[in-house]
Amino acid sequence: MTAVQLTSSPDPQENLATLRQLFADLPDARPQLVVLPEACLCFGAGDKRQRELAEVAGEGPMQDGLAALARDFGVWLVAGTIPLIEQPDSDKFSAACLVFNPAGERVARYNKVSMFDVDVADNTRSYRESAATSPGSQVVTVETEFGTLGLAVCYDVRFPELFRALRLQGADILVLPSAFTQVTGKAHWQVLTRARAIEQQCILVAGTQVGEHANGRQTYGHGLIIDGWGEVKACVETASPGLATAAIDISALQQIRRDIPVLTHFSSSKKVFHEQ
Ligand SMILES: O=C(O)CNC(=O)[C@H](CS)NC(=O)CCC(=O)C(=O)O
Repeated sequence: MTAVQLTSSPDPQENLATLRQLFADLPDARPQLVVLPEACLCFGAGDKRQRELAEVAGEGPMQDGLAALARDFGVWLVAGTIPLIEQPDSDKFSAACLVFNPAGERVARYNKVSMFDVDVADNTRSYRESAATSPGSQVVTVETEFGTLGLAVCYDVRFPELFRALRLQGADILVLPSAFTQVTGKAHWQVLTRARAIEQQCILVAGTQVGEHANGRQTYGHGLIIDGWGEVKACVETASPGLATAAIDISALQQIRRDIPVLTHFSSSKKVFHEQ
């Protein structure tokens, strides 16, 4: 498994070229899961630019470029997020996380649910994601030959309810394309990602944005892979593009889930909460 860290620019073709260079260092093992960051092909250009670049599902140079990467390198690609529109004249776009199989076929789409309408004490100060993005409302899992993926994006990590829904829907590996702010990341990133892995007894793989972007935004990085026991198995420690890779034994999840049967206990405790 591989988490990819980027300092994405506003130019999709430039970012695709960077990805192609980084992928030369992917581990040889196949199947291989590769998770890109949020806004992987266009970051820091503003909402208007993102809307201009936005593609209708199934066609366009960003989707073609991502499909080609999956196919050329023979990997399962969780393609961070890109802006997708429902119709050519739509006002708002979805922050869509697409999953491509090693043949380059698109097998799933998750639209980011949790909108980052948040004030942060950094140089941006006020993030209003919902101004240009329409939120999704579906819980999306994807079956692969190495386990079931559960899809979530960045700010979603603060909502454990979504992750419980993913686990109940069969997730083994939580994938989390992200672009955490430097300020909130420093304080919360590792605790939140480890907590989601521990409480859902799933592996978690998070691709990340890092460094300073075209609009001066600063992202936290620390792309990482966490096992189902909550241990960080790999993390990009540098504030530059790179890969975090780890070979993780999925079968270890079964033992953890048998030993600490939180889902079984959840079904009985849930009844109590509802009666209150
Ligand atoms: O805007 C773009 O181009 C790409 N999208 C993002 O960067 C998103 C929405 S602004 N960022 C987050 O969700 C940060 C969450 C976060 O930092 C936290 O929960 O603390």
